[in-house]
Amino acid sequence: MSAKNKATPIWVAGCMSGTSLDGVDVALLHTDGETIFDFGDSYFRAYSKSEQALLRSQLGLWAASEAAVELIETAHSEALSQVQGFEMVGFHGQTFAHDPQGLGTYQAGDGGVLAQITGKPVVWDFRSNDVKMGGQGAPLAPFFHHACARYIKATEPVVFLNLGGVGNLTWVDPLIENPADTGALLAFDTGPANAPINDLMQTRLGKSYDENGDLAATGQVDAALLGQFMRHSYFLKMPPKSLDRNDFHDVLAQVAHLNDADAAATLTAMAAASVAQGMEHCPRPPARVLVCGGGSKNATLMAMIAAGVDCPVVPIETVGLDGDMLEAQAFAYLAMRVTRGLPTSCPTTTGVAAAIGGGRVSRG
Ligand SMILES: Nc1ncnc2c1ncn2[C@@H]1O[C@H](COP(=O)(O)OP(=O)(O)OP(=O)(O)O)[C@@H](O)[C@H]1O
Ligand SMILES: CC(=O)N[C@H]1[C@@H]2OC[C@@H](O2)[C@@H](O)[C@@H]1O[C@H](C)C(=O)O
Repeated sequence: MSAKNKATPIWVAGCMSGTSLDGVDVALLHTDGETIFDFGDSYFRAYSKSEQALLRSQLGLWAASEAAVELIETAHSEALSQVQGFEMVGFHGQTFAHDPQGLGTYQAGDGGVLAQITGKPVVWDFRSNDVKMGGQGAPLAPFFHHACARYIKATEPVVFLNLGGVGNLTWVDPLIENPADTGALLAFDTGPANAPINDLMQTRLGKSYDENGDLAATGQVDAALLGQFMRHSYFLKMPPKSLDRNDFHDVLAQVAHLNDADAAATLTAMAAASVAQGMEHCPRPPARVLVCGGGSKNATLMAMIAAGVDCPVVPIETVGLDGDMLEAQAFAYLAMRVTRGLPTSCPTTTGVAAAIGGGRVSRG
């Protein structure tokens, strides 16, 4: 990247409330928007069961209720109050609906309100400009993944695999200095990851998720259903491509006749098979797959993914990064890029015609 437009690194607090609806992650990052200089404190503010139910009731809506928006803003300000020493905030908000080729993309929560509460500049609304310019608006973490690959001094292509509610994969060539340059990145959503498993656990057992994949480990995968799932048109699309949390919601109906363990095993196998299929798009084989997001703690899912991929699949902690906070850190990094007018997406990450930035800045 050009040396002529250098900036002084600052501490930025990135906030993410992801599609699994488990809570708000806040993480501090010391960055100039190009290089990661240091990682700082982080905090997780969980949503209570009733808060989760409120958020769940808003999925698919293009205008969330006042109560839901207030919950998102309050939860974020509570989370931010637990970390100190930041000069700016990157606020993703809560995605309730995502239809980039149709109605657009909707992240609830007003950055202006958070700016008032924190007294700091808040960068927010990261996705809508990309969608407006013809992109998918997601995934946006890939530019940060590129910075992470350089931070860990990777010398060979590497894949970052996020297993959140939805799965997303970024292939990075760390030897290309500028993430927006041709050949540096390829990124896309792989398919459903934890969302259907969580929904199954919630509706059948009143639990938030399948701890460690223990239930799935005791079940049998329904091979016919898995085969049917992999014939979904999403898997025929070439990347970049992105998903709404509930795009694959019908898989729950498909496993309705299976017992709990077989249903969990089959949904877990679907998540793993989507990753294996996604890996076929890698421009060159990566040296390894670094897994982040809560799904990295699901041993059954991790084993199924490893069985379907030709290179080592390891938790991102193996290289010293924090898989629980990577997305929050990503929005700290992207916030800094926004304030510097640097791009946050490019044709190979969101399908936008040319590398562009986005985001809005609200001042406290
Ligand atoms: N110990 C565990 N065992 C199994 N699964 C787990 C465990 N811990 C977390 N998870 C899963 O990971 C999910 C949280 O993942 P994460 O925080 O990465 O998602 P997110 O950021 O909300 O989603 P997205 O990346 O799609 O926005 C939980 O809802 C659960 O499904
Ligand atoms: C529209 C939206 O919020 N998408 C999320 C979701 O969660 C995972 C996957 O789907 C990814 O595309 C994205 O989040 C990450 C942080 C991203 O933009 O990189």
